Amino acid sequence: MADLKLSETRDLTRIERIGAHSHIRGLGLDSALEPRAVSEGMVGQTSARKAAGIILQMIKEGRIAGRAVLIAGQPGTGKTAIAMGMAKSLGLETPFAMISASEIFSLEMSKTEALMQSFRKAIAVRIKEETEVIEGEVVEIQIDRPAVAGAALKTGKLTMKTTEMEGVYDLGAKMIESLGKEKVQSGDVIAIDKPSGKVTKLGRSFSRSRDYDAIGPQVRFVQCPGGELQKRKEIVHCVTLHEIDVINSRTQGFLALFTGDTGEIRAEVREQIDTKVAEWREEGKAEIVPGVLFIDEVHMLDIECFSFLNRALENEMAPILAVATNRGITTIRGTNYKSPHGIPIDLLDRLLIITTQPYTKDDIHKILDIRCQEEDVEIAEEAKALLTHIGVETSLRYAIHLITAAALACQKRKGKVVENEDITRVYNLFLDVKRSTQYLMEYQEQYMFSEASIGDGDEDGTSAKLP
Ligand SMILES: Nc1ncnc2c1ncn2[C@@H]1O[C@H](COP(=O)(O)OP(=O)(O)OP(=O)(O)O)[C@@H](O)[C@H]1O
Repeated sequence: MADLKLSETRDLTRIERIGAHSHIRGLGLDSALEPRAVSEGMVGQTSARKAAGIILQMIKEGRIAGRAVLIAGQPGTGKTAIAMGMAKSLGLETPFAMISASEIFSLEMSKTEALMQSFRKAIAVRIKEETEVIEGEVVEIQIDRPAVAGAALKTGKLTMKTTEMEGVYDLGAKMIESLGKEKVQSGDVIAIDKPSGKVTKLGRSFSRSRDYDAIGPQVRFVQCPGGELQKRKEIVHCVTLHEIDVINSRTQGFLALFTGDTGEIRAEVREQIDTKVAEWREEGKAEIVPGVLFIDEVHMLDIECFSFLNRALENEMAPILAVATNRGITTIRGTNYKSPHGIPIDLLDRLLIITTQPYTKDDIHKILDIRCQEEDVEIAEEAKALLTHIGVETSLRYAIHLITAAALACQKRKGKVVENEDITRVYNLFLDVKRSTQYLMEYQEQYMFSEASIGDGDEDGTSAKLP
């Protein structure tokens, strides 16, 4: 473990999803952390957004570890939306890991291992490295052909310049190959990492912009660099502890990050990594960036997981933990005890609680308006009012779901703008929870194993109570 393997895998952890929350671009707060009425896709829910903003500030300052927040509220009141808003407001360098509690119950690894991996996905390490680079515009590449083919290794010369100086470097076979692979030609601005010999093409020099007729649209023009050809540069890698764990724990290394097939990581590997990272911190080579771990539907965790969380929050490298639930007073999984939100009191006591409130008609109207824009659906004012009414009477989620369906109905009748008739059509095609329950009540004898009173054991919390 003398050298930990690191790699730039940032792209893997930040995949933007298009879906229920794609319209959320932040928390919609101003610089004084006051919520704007409608901003960054966020509507209403002002006190919860403001509270989330304060938490965000704590995270950005980066010195607080092991705090936890609970976002509690009725179904569809924007708990996940607020968490997404927090994620979007954090810079790219602060990790945000998001899981739904039920995801940790898998056959491949224990629940606590899955939780541990999620925790470590939410902690990043910024590692600073100084390296020598040669950076400049290529003036000429000259490759000496050996007299007899294959008789000797290729050699050559590379002439590079900055705005102030010019230098000639001898090329060995390896460098010739790297330059060839990158298709480097004179007029390109390149950087060569001296220790590894890695060649990076930065673009084409502006001075050559008129030389070529056949320059494709992808060509990036850059200025010829100034100053010395050879420079010391500070390079910052930002990786999560989980990525370091995976890369160091298996023979297939980082490929496991693509497949998600990471398996269990041995405790010794983690210990060694933690020791190494602590060493780097002492030497000033690395910094810890605690991020956010968001666990949605947290009531799905069981008592073992809750005690794990209690302990994990005490670690000095713990991220900020945000959890959300729509449950009231209910049984803690794995016990016969009831507790608020299905969370044990000792953990609950550590949480700062943010509550979300049901939406007003006006809020629902604005959210539906934003969703129509997001889904690129043109809708008549009257139809939007009808959809808002449906949202108030049923649920915001149901109304949001009807948007695309109504747009398809509109397309089918060759219309351009969604009208009342399209909304009515899809309203009759797709039932909401209330109507579906009514139907069940009417025809329950014809269903199998039907019992008149549905218990409180439903897992998504959306079922309406029967009379
Ligand atoms: N304040 C808001 N501004 C804009 N969109 C919102 C807002 N609140 C909720 N939404 C949108 O409404 C839908 C439902 O909200 P969300 O999924 O966040 O609810 P939830 O409280 O997490 O519900 P559940 O308890 O059922 O998980 C989502 O598409 C979400 O993006």
